[in-house]
Amino acid sequence: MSDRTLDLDDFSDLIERPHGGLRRDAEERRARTGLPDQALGRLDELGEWLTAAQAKVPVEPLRQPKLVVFAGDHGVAELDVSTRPAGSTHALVRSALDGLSPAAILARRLEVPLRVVDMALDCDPAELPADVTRHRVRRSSGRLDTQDTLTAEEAEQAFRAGMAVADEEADAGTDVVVLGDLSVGGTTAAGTLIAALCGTDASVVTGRGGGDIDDLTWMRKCAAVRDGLRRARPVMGDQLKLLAAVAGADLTAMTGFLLQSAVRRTPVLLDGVVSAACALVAQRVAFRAPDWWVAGHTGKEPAQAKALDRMALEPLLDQQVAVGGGTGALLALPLVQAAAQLAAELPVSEESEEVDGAGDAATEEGETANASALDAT
Ligand SMILES: Cc1cc2ncn([C@H]3O[C@H](COP(=O)(O)O)[C@@H](O)[C@H]3O)c2cc1C
Ligand SMILES: O=C(O)c1cccnc1
Repeated sequence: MSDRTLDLDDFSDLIERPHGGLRRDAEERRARTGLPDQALGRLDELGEWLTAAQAKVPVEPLRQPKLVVFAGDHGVAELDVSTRPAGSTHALVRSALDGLSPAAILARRLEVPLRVVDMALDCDPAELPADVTRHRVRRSSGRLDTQDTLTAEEAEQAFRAGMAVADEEADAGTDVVVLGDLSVGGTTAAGTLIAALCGTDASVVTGRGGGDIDDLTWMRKCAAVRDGLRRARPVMGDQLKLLAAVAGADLTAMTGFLLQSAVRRTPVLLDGVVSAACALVAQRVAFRAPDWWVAGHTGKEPAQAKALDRMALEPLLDQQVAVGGGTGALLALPLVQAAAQLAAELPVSEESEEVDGAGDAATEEGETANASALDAT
């Protein structure tokens, strides 16, 4: 859709479900490992999901994960709703790229490359590290409580930038994306989107963000969400307008990224409340899109659980991490990789016909040229 005007309705046709027929082949292959049904717990479900996403039986092990982080400042941070000063996200970006942030340390350990995309940082672009992807649409997004965070043109530009990054990652062979945010004030924007789409109040979705904010700060944050909600509700039926009204450039780009990644069949691991909020907007655009995502962890923001619940996504871990940047999702990445590895490499018996109860293959002894997984142990 790149040359035409952006029509979000196109995504419902462009996004397929992961391949249902193949899922059956995957189950059949799984049965022939000889391991009892569900013996691998959620890894069984994840393995089937990855198989369906790749449309390959057996699935390929995940070799090219990428941590993609959208970064931007939020005007709402001027209201003192974060422990960090307004306009200071560039410092988080630097710390991530210097390998010092929690997410960067985990990414290094897991050998996952990091890509940071500047959507609306409040700093001189020349001061940014050279390896930042530059898609800045403005210097800091507007204050969501009193004004649109983006013009219609900026929203479209940000959304398309997110789509372009998704295309680049798919073309480069990235086989799973870990999606994070660096966004001082971003949990206020995320809470506003989630409250609007779930029809709840500010107080229900507002948490303590990327730091343990005090009660007065929490009340200011709640008031900002309440005011943002008044501005969001009238435009809820038009997701691009909704994003322009309250999301800011980084969250708008993340929404475009999620949808285009689903079009390109790239599985994505969601991180905290910010990626969950974007996923929820994306679900409104294309109801099949959440089939392409897995929730990495439960963080501390109450809005995150609401959003994931709406999408029927059950987080893999509950670590109560509240630093964003992809940290929680990276913790879950080894589970997803383990699922792929097991689904790809567990030996199977050659018997392939009529295995109609999972686990029955183990009892069809004798004609196994390859050792089944049970035999091998
Ligand atoms: C060490 C540390 C590193 C971080 N990197 C990102 N955030 C996180 O905090 C911000 C969102 O929270 P709020 O809406 O309250 O401003 C984002 O920059 C997010 O990535 C961090 C937080 C901490 C403590
Ligand atoms: O859940 C998140 O995405 C989150 C939480 C705290 C700080 N930054 C992000």
